Amino acid sequence: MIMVTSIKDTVRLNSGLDMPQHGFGVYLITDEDRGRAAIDRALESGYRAFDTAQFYENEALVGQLLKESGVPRKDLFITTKVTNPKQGYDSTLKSVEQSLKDLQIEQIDLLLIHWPSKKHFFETWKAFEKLYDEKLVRTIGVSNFEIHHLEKLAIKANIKPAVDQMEIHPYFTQAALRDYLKKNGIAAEAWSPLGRGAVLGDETIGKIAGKYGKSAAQVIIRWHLQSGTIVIPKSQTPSRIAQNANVYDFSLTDDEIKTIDARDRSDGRTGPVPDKVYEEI
Ligand SMILES: NC(=O)C1=CN([C@@H]2O[C@H](COP(=O)(O)OP(=O)(O)OC[C@H]3O[C@@H](n4cnc5c(N)ncnc54)[C@H](OP(=O)(O)O)[C@@H]3O)[C@@H](O)[C@H]2O)C=CC1
Ligand SMILES: O=C(O)C(=O)[C@@H](O)[C@H](O)C(=O)CO
Repeated sequence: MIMVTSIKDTVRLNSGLDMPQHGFGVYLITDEDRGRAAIDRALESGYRAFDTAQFYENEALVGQLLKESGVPRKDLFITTKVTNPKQGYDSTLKSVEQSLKDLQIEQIDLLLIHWPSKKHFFETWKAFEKLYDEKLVRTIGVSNFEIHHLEKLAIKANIKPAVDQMEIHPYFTQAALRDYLKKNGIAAEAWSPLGRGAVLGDETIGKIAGKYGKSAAQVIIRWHLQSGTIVIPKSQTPSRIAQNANVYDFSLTDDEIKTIDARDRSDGRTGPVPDKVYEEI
């Protein structure tokens, strides 16, 4: 069983960088007052890793709020993603320059290709390798890459992606992809780790939660952590943010992990299919 003891726990990436295993997702956090309340509560609750994206149109807000928080930059881990309309060699470089300005930082900790591109598949990665060589980003990775995308990337990549961020939760466990990533030394990171709320009413998970006096969200986050997955739950509700961070005073048994694994279902996906989301780009 994987030991997870604190929100400060990290995963060693294939680049040698240590990434917090439990971070905070900021999709849809765009209002300044609610955003400040959410990010302040996340920091108070121990979160130091933040997952944003050009597509979220909140890099400037997140950058500003993190700066105003007074938490030293060296203690934060900031991920952002290049959006598909900005993919391609020159356009990626330009867009990352803007992300750095918006986030008010000198270096991005983890830069991801948001979705696999049909048109600019290799060019975007070449730009990522240049950004890595120039130390403008500390680690490079991908998001929403399935096995066939990773195999294609390996043909021309000089640097292997450190992370693949994709939809994973109890109704969409992605066992085959996670197995492939493990064998290839790429860290798995779960987006929509709570299934965007869809898994929270699950009866089986509810029973496990009852046993520990925890919520379904806390049990699911614990399942991700004990499975070795990097996890970035999102909430704009301060009490839920604190609750989601409070998962280090109980441990699931191996049988409970297996029981949650078995909640996987064929129609469990809550987000877009990687090859269909941007048909033309
Ligand atoms: N790479 C990619 O393509 C993608 C990346 N992501 C990343 O992953 C992050 C998380 O995924 P996301 O899609 O936001 O979904 P999540 O699975 O994290 O679920 C978020 C939803 O669950 C609710 N929620 C959170 N905690 C609790 C709780 N304790 N009890 C009850 N409800 C709760 C939130 O409500 P409320 O906010 O109202 O509290 C919100 O509606 C994103 O913010 C983003 O950073 C997400 C999708 C795709
Ligand atoms: O949040 C993201 O990173 C996403 O890409 C998704 O939310 C996705 O684009 C989507 O579901 C939009 O409705």
